[in-house]
Amino acid sequence: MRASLIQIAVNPDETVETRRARVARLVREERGAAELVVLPELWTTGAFAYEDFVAEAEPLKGPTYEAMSAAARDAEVWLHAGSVVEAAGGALYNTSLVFSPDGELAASYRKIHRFGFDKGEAVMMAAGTDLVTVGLPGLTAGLATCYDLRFPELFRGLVDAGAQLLVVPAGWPARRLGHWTLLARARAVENQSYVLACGTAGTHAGVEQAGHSLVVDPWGEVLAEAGPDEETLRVTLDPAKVTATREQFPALKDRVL
Ligand SMILES: O=C(O)CCC(=O)C(=O)O
Repeated sequence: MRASLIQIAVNPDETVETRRARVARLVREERGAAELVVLPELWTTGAFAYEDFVAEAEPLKGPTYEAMSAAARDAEVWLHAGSVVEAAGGALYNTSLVFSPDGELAASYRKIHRFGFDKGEAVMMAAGTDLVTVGLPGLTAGLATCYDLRFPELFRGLVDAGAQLLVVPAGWPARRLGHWTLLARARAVENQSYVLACGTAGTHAGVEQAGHSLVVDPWGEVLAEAGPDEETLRVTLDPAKVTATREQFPALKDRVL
């Protein structure tokens, strides 16, 4: 399966509407080049633009849903459209959306671990409760978002639910870049799964973003890594590599707890 990760630059000099249209064009450009396209966390507002969360919140089927559904259909790709600030039942959620190539919503995932300790997302957003997997061509994907990367038990749950590919949209800060690459590789190695970790570039709300989106194979090798700026990574994922890794080095079978 060919996959493209589009590392979007999120800067305050671009409006959300302009960025939404620009990202939809970037997705359409992957037509014929990929079966799966992945976008980062909260690329509309920026993951740290807390002051914009209420104003930019959308119902699940809001403007980002509509634009990304149409882009997936036009590009004929599975689209992990990153996440949006979802308004539902009087609460906000950091919700990821996955579309099938006919533009239908195949899965949505509300981020379980909210970032910010006693401020920002951690206090403004409600936590998701459900682990989510989705069947893609040849591989089952498990969904996680940004700060979730620090919680290995979530990923074990996804593997138990059948995941072979872990998709992690993020808005990870540059000052913790070392943790980002280390944790992405660790999640791949310990779960013998592909990891597609797609972050943002640019600087918003005064927080420089790490960029450095990366794709890690089930043996922990980095297949592709972006630089700090906006960039599209293109890789080919082989489902047989997951099976072979798990058969030849069956550590997952030795779990005791
Ligand atoms: O865990 C981190 O260092 C960054 C997490 C984060 O930025 C987020 O979840 O939005």
